[in-house]
Amino acid sequence: QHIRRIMKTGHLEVIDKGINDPQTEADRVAQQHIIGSLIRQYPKATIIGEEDLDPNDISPELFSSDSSEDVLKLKCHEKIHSIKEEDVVVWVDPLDGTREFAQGFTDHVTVLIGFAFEGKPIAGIIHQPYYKNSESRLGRTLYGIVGIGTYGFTYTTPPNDRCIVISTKSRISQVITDSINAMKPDKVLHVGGAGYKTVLLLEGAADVYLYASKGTKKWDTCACEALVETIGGKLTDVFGNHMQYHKTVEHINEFGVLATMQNHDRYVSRIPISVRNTFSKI
Ligand SMILES: Nc1ncnc2c1ncn2[C@@H]1O[C@H](COP(=O)(O)O)[C@@H](OP(=O)(O)O)[C@H]1O
Ligand SMILES: [Mg+2]
Repeated sequence: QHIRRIMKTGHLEVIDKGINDPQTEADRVAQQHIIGSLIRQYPKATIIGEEDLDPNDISPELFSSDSSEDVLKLKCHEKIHSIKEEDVVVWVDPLDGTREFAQGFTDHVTVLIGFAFEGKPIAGIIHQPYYKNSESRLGRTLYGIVGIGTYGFTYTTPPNDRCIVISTKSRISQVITDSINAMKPDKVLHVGGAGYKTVLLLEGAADVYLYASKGTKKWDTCACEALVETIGGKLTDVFGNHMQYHKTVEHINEFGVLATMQNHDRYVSRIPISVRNTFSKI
């Protein structure tokens, strides 16, 4: 609701955090709303957000203590129940696809909240504030808990012999193009944001999410990995290794992103040596 409200004002107040890495007023307000509200309810959890903001410096109207009846009704198994609040790490991307948002591609915008325990994603939320772009409905929320299920969308297995690759819209380079071509794609889609790429994978509109470059961060991938893995897919780096989500981990994903719903190893093996060699890893 804050993202849509700020977009409507037409004053995005964009700041450059680095090359190709903008931050808008909507990123700032959405993060304060999410983290401020979570910290109040779960003070012992570790909560890490993309934007460098003081969570204590929040105006009271940004707090929310609402909870979802539907989520509270879900039956969790003992392993999840026994997790202590202080052992949970929450990775928050208040507005994924910021560049596309600032350019008016609002379909590409998502809000990502990933929950990790012992370094692994255990639950994830991907919210699309502009889903179907209706004025009356405030988007849609896809969420999942590993070992329990996914909600808010329906996954249908795509044809096994099809290869639609989805990759970055704003950060195309020779290495990105070479790696995509190596997947032998029938079609290539370029969209913004890790969240939106994952949504297209979850809906069966794409088969391989590939970004063969460092640059995404743990808040881009934690929620995405939780949802993908809950329905039997995989989200790893381009070498096929899982990212870690401990509170002390490096924020950056050094070795790119490769996510699929099926045939993951096949796609890992197609990454060419020339692309592998661009990463500082043997
Ligand atoms: N080289 C880079 N520098 C900064 N951020 C990068 C990056 N490569 C990827 N990202 C981040 O990864 C997310 C997905 O990128 P892309 O759309 O290009 O696939 C974006 O998240 P945000 O939009 O939340 O900043 C983007 O910032
Ligand atoms: Mg992001």
